[in-house]
Amino acid sequence: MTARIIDGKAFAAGLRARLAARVPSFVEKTGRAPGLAVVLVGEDPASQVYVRSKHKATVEAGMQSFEHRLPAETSQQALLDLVAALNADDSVDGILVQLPLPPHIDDKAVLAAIDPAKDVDGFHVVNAGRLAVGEEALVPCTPLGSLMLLQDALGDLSGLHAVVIGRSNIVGKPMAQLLLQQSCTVTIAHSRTKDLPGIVRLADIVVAAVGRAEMVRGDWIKPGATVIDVGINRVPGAEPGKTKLVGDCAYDECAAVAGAITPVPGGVGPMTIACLLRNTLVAAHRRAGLSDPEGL
Ligand SMILES: NC(=O)C1=CN([C@@H]2O[C@H](COP(=O)(O)OP(=O)(O)OC[C@H]3O[C@@H](n4cnc5c(N)ncnc54)[C@H](OP(=O)(O)O)[C@@H]3O)[C@@H](O)[C@H]2O)C=CC1
Ligand SMILES: Nc1nc(=O)c2c([nH]1)NC[C@@H]1CN(c3ccc(C(=O)N[C@@H](CCC(=O)O)C(=O)O)cc3)C=[N+]21
Ligand SMILES: [Mg+2]
Repeated sequence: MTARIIDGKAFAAGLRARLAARVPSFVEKTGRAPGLAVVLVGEDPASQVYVRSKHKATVEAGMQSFEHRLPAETSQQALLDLVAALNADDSVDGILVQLPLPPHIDDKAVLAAIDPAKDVDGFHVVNAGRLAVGEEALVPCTPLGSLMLLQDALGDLSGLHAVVIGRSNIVGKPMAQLLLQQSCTVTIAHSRTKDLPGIVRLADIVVAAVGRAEMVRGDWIKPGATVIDVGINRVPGAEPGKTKLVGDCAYDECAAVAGAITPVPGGVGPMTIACLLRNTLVAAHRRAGLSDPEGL
């Protein structure tokens, strides 16, 4: 079998177009465009690339983009002051503080300072708690985008066994919550899991969110399973001095066994950015007292 390639880049482009189509009616009703503030502390090159693509996608969707670039030596208090100002700014519907933050800053304190209504990353404990108990929440973008791809590929997920590899608060845990909400049987694997290959072989759906290049091998995959590869790992390329991106799954091996698989790049990554804009539009509607935009 050769897996169908799940084209996250194309799906994300479609979602961004649907979002852009909703912006004019929001502007008409409120007199302003939805606004997203992105805060970057320091000069990490990978973070700079992400922040630039978020800015471009935000503007292309007809939304307002506010970029705040602060030096690496910014104090935690100065960052908290900026978050407080963004919380108070009515033209800002979404606030994203790019992670990782420099080591002298406590991410938890910063995430806790963001108004949950503007927490478009869905990282605030209030949103994590709402997701866990099934209340209306802002849902983390990478798991949300991964779920959209799964539903597009498989339709109803109910009864399927999903194995999520990784238990971080930003990917693995919320991914497991979303799959549970869809009535999957969910197994969460992590670095202490015994016989990971044997567990993964049980899965109808595998979500790999580990951060280890090509860890998941083809012979771990049940024939026909759907593989969502969240991993983004930069490794040495074919030519010296060059690098390339690979996922957490050994793509060629897994694609030979799976029913469907996301590539890296071009899979989950573009969905993360599209879902950030989706959450910004949703947050803007809720803050303006409008009902949620439908069909997104
Ligand atoms: N495509 C996208 O948009 C995004 C991609 N990513 C990528 O997804 C990956 C995961 O990110 P994130 O969740 O933040 O990473 P973390 O490092 O926070 O979490 C990694 C998880 O993997 C587990 N793990 C580590 N080693 C093993 C192992 N050998 N076997 C089984 N489990 C293991 C860890 O277990 P334990 O808890 O026991 O330590 C942990 O739960 C990274 O490659 C990251 O770059 C992240 C965000 C967005
Ligand atoms: N507060 C916060 N929120 C985040 O959502 C967040 C973050 N911090 N810190 C870093 C991670 C990582 N992340 C990605 C977003 C897009 C791609 C993406 O578009 N990837 C492209 C490739 C891009 C490239 O070539 O480098 C793809 O997979 O096709 C990847 C990774 C968001 N993150
Ligand atoms: Mg830190």
